[in-house]
Amino acid sequence: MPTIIDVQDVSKRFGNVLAVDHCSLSVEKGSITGLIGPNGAGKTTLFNMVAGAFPPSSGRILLDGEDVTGLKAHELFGRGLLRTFQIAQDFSNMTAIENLMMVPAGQAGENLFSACFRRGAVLREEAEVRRRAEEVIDVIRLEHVKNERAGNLSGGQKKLLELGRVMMTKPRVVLLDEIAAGVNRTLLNDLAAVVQRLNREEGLTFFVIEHDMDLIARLCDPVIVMAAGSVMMQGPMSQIRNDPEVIEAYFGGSPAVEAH
Ligand SMILES: Nc1ncnc2c1ncn2[C@@H]1O[C@H](COP(=O)(O)OP(=O)(O)OP(=O)(O)O)[C@@H](O)[C@H]1O
Repeated sequence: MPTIIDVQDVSKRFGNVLAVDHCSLSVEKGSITGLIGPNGAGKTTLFNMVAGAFPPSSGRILLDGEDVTGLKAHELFGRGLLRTFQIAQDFSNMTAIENLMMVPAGQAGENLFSACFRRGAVLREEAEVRRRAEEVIDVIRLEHVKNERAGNLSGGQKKLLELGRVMMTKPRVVLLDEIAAGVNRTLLNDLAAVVQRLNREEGLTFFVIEHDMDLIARLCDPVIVMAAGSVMMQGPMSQIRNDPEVIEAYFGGSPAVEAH
């Protein structure tokens, strides 16, 4: 399968800590790829660079074959890469359904000129957006709270709403931070099902940081293991779970990151 994210020899230094150390990895189009590793392994730092939060100290990041190293999050969004779960504070006063309706990229109403000169088209598009939002709210199983303020939803419901926003924007690749954190089992099953559905039915690629190994085993193939800032191993979870080196990295008490 072709590669969609290609991390080439990327490093990130914070003072004397080498958080990511000449790391190379790739994510295949159409996969749900997991990223695991002990605390301090460099997963979040790597994600931050891929998502455009800050640039690497060295190395290159390609998106669909194009060099996107150092591009900002909004520029990457324009190229179809989106990171979640980080619900925007600004939207917490809006209802769940309004949150979905805010999202569509290229919505004609966003453009002042088209708003003035193509009012009919804008209205048609708004109706289309509402129709899609109603469809999405059903898929993410938040129909019963669609008129609640997003700020009042539970942690798991907020994550479902975020996935709904993903469905509205139709990106090509989604970076997910910790699906399971703070989410009860029932909602977690819903979340996993929505991720799988988006992957299978809409062809979205997911790159997922997760500490819940059962969830990783259920959702992700392949799984990439990071330790001390670079990739230690990659493969299906069944293989990774039993690998002595991986077990040692998690439980062996070896220092996760060495200052260089
Ligand atoms: N902004 C920063 N300034 C200084 N050091 C940092 C910064 N961000 C991360 N680090 C250090 O870089 C190393 C890697 O951290 P990172 O958060 O990427 O690991 P992680 O694998 O995501 O860990 P966890 O699973 O605990 O979230 C750690 O030693 C961390 O203390």
